[in-house]
Amino acid sequence: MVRDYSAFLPGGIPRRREPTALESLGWGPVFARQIDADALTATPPVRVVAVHRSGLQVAGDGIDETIPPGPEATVGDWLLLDRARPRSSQVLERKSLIKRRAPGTGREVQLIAANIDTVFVVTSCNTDFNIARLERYVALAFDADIEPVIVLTKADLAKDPASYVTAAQAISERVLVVALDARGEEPVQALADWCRPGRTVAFIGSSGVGKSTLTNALLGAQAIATQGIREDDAKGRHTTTRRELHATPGGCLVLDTPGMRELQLTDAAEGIADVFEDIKALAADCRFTDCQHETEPGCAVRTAMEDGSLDPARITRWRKLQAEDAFNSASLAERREKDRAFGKLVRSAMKAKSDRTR
Ligand SMILES: Nc1nc2c(ncn2[C@@H]2O[C@H](COP(=O)(O)OP(=O)(O)OP(=O)(O)O)[C@@H](O)[C@H]2O)c(=O)[nH]1
Ligand SMILES: [Zn+2]
Repeated sequence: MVRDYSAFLPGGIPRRREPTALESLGWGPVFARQIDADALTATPPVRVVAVHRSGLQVAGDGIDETIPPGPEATVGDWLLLDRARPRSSQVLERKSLIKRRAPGTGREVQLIAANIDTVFVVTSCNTDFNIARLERYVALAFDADIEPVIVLTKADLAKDPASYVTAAQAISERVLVVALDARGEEPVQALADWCRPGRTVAFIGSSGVGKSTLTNALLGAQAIATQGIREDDAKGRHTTTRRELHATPGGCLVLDTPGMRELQLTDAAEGIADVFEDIKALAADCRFTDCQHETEPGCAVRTAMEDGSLDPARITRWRKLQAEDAFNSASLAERREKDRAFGKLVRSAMKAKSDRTR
């Protein structure tokens, strides 16, 4: 058989066409499928590239403007821009959505970012490394329908970076782990598989693990612009206040949002189940289908713990994560119920009023 290797020779690869303005912003078939040609002209698609207090900064084909807050949208969202009534612009169905429990006691759900393809879960090869936190972030990514990749920074400072990689790899078979020095050129090479043109990536992790360093590494020369927007908070610390998408020289979009630092799970049961699918697989062999893996006879999970094939600490972390999620989600459900009841009350009061005035 004669093989044609010409595509592998210099000049043999057909030049890919340049991406369109929308493709450069991450546009693709998932979104195109949602609209017809008429809608495309009447209400051009725009991506929310930044969220400011004054509104949403949107970009599209020849469009770059700020529209007033109104659409239930977050950074990364695609809108069909209604020029006459920008507040009523339609939000296109998302590929993925990161949400969290809002800080404070209200337990509202806050939209953090939409249409992210890969989330880099960042921690360092030092005391920041915490399996429970990594599991939480991975669960969050799974639940949001985003591919997580664990990035271990400060490998250059660690005596034994490989031990961190091994520990991180044990979280889930479905997650790749990369250890690197976030400074310099290394991230561009090490993360190239995920940072492809038209893809959107984000970094998540605690303060000081190197998220800004990684972002700047990917952005290259444009990094200066992002560094300028650091402000002092009330306590005099430097905090990241930006919340926007930046394009890398290679055409990948990088999201930078302070909301990605600490995330409480809410409504993330499926994501948790995905991370702990090893436990689920074991539980399928328990004698009782509703086994709590505590004192029940014929418990396969306990057997695995006893013979050393399952780390008991992993079970504890799984339970804690489930409890946290259940607590946050239950409150949310109660809240929705209350809202419904209140809406009903208002409607019946209005009806009573209109009946009286008739
Ligand atoms: N030696 C070494 N230093 C690193 C590495 N990654 C980050 N640093 C340093 O760690 C410090 C914190 O890094 P940042 O990138 O600001 O961390 P961050 O995650 O963005 O922090 P916040 O903005 O507070 O969330 C900086 O001084 C970096 O230069 C690394 O891989 N190796
Ligand atoms: Zn059991």
